[in-house]
This record gives sequence, structure tokens and C-alpha cells, in this order.
Amino acid sequence: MLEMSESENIHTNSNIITQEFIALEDFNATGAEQLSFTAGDTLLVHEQVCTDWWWAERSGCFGYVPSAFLHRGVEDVEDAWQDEEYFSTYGTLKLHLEMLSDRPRTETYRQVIVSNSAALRGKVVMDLGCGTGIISLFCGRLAQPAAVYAVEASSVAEHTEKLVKLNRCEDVVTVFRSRAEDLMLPSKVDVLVSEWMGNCLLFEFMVESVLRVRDRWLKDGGMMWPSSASLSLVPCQAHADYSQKMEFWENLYGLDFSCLQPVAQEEFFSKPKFSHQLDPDDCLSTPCNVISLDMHTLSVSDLEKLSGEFRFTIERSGTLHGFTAWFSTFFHSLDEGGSSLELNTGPHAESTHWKQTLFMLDGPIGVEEGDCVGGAITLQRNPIWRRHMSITIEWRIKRRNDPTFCEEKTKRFPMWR
Ligand SMILES: NC(=[NH2+])NCCC[C@H]1O[C@@H](n2cnc3c(N)ncnc32)[C@H](O)[C@@H]1O
Repeated sequence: MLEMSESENIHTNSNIITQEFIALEDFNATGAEQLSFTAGDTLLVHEQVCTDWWWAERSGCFGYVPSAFLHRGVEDVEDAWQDEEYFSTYGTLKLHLEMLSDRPRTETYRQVIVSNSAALRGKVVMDLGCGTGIISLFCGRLAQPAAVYAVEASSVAEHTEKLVKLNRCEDVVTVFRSRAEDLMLPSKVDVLVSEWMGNCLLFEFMVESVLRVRDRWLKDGGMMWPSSASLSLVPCQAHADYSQKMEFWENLYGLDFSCLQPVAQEEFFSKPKFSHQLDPDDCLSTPCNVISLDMHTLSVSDLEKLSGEFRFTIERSGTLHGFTAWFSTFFHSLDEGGSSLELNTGPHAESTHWKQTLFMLDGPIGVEEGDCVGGAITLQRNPIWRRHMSITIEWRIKRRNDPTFCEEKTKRFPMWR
């Protein structure tokens, strides 16, 4: 009969485990002894052979897998949506003040209601994630809907009730303090309006709530506002960011701090920089749409992985420091053939509280007019932390003046896990 301590030693030395792990991202095997997998796959790990490589099984296939790509099963994660923290950030006025102060954002939604006011007469509207209820109040004051369901899960809903009364909309607007997915409503709705967009369009993944509520409560033929959304990308210069975060260390009061540059690279450039204000003069090419979403047909499963290709021709010689992304949303008219309205958060439009998102590469690259930058961007939702994603940019540069030159790289940016 082994003593307890001995049995523990045997267990520790062998590292034999049989435990389920979830793949955080795709892995393509580079050898016959390795096992490929896709983000979200469940792997059975039999042995942690060493720190970096484990022996695992997936659907009857065995092989070595990189431990860095795996996470303990979801049961480990007490709150994959982090709703407690998420809704408490919306319980105070700070974020609502920021959003209400964003004139292009708020004015666009007001314009949508005004330009559809006749068609909204007698309609039932849901404002999902209404916050202080501004969109619901626009509906109640600028149109004559039959009813507006103002749905808000955070404690700000207490204030929303008062704002509805103060603005004399209580006979049309009803506030529901609830997660929209948990709602029981008196009827389906004709219009589902929401301002759900996060950094890089999808961060927070509130969009999943919008799609689930659409599938449950939007009438057939009902209208989604926004009706569609697109993500744009452009190769860009970022001299100020590169100088302040990287060159800064080269000569500090006459001292050489350059050994810190790899640390600075990891700390400042390994994740996207949001609220980046891109100067149009720093665009090295004409931006392009890399991802387009139709909010009437998009499914929750589509959100796991979205990707798009790009091909830029450099229009001005300069330094390629990275890529900048932003989104636009479009609001189709309730009137047949009516014109759509657009909320554009890009560098050529009036600045919004989102501004743009900068992805810094691992080193500046000189580019000449006529060079070609092609590649793909992939938004991979985090299979564990459901409000997070990673953005992978693969790019290759071909030089107009040197057909033999071709540099290909890829970089993955967690947002934020
Ligand atoms: N554009 C964004 N990135 N965020 C702005 C809207 C977010 C508002 O919607 C609320 N909200 C978010 N998700 C939900 C939900 N599932 N149910 C109800 N309210 C929600 C949240 O509490 C906040 O007041």
C-alpha cells in the first residue's frame, strides 16, 4: 500500500492527466507527430510531456499540441460573458455621457427616427440596450409608434424610467430592466433598433444579444437598425506612436535605453490601440471594406470567425507602420426605395467616441508608390471569454521596382484576451 506522499510523487513525475481543454485559436500541424485543430475544438490532453507540448487526442486522432493554444474547459470560467463587470460599467453615467456626447453617433440615430417618422406610425419598436433611453425618447417624441420597448439590463434603467416620465413619453415607451435575451414581451416587434457597436465593430459582442432577440422577437419582414455594418481597413503611417513608444528609448537624456525596445514592443504594440485618431494624410492607400454584415441574415455562429481579404496599391511613398480599422453602419429606410442613412466612424468622417483602431506591425517598412500590400484579416472570437476576440492580419508586400522582393508576415492581436 503506497504512502500518500509516494503516490503523489508518482502522479507528479508522470504528468499523466486526462483532461479536456478548449482550443483558443487554430493550429496547423507542421509535422506528422503534431495534431491540428480549430479554435473552439475540445481536445483530450493525456500527457503534459513538457511545458510547451502536450500529447492530446481529438476525434480519435493523437498528436502533440502547443499548450499555449489551449485553455482549461469552460467550466473553469465562472463567467464567460463577464456580465457582472460588463453591466456595472454601464450602471454609472460615465459611459452614457461619453455616448450621448458623441454627436455624429446620436444625431444619426435621431435622423433615422425623423426620416422614418411617418412609416413608424402605429409600429412596435424595441430599443435593445437603450441605456438612458435616448433612442426610445426620439421615437416617442419625433414619431407616433404604437409602443416602444426600452430594454436595459444595467441599473441605469432606474434613471431611464424617470427620463421617460420627464419627457412625457410614458404612454408609448415602456422600460424593461432585463437582459434582452430573458425578456417576455406582449408582442413581436416591427423594428429592432440598437446601438451595439464596440471597438473594431464587434468587441463586447453585444451583437450576439441583438441577433438572438431578432430571431425571437422581430416580426418576419421586420427592420433591423442598423440594417448592415462594414469593417474598413487601410495601411497607414503612425510616426507619432512609433516615435513616442519605440524610438523614445534610443537616447534618453544621453543614455541608451534601447534594450527596453523589445519590452516596449510587447507592451505597447502587441494589442490593438483603440481610440486612435488616424490623420487622413497617414493613409498610404485607398481604404477598403474587408468585412460586411447583413443584420437581417447574420447568424450567431457566423460571429465565431469573420475574415476578409484586402489588396492595397500604395498611393504615396512613406513608412508602413501598421493598419487602421474602423466601421460604418447603415440604416435602411422603412419606405420602399427610401435612402439609407450611414454612421461612418472613419478618418474622413466627423470624429466619434470610437475613433479608429490601430494595429502596429513589429517594425516599420519603407514603401514606395506602386508597391502592393495584399493579405487577409480574421476576427476570431475567443471561445472562452465570449466578449473578446483576436484579430489576425496576414500581409505580403510586393515591390513595383523589385519583382523578386516579397515579404510575408502575420500578426495576431488579442482584443483583449
Ligand atoms: N455600443 C456599445 N458597445 N455599447 C452601448 C450600448 C450598451 C448598452 O446596452 C446595454 N446592454 C448590452 N447588452 C444588453 C443585453 N443583452 N440586454 C439588455 N441591455 C444590454 C448595456 O447595459 C448598455 O447600457
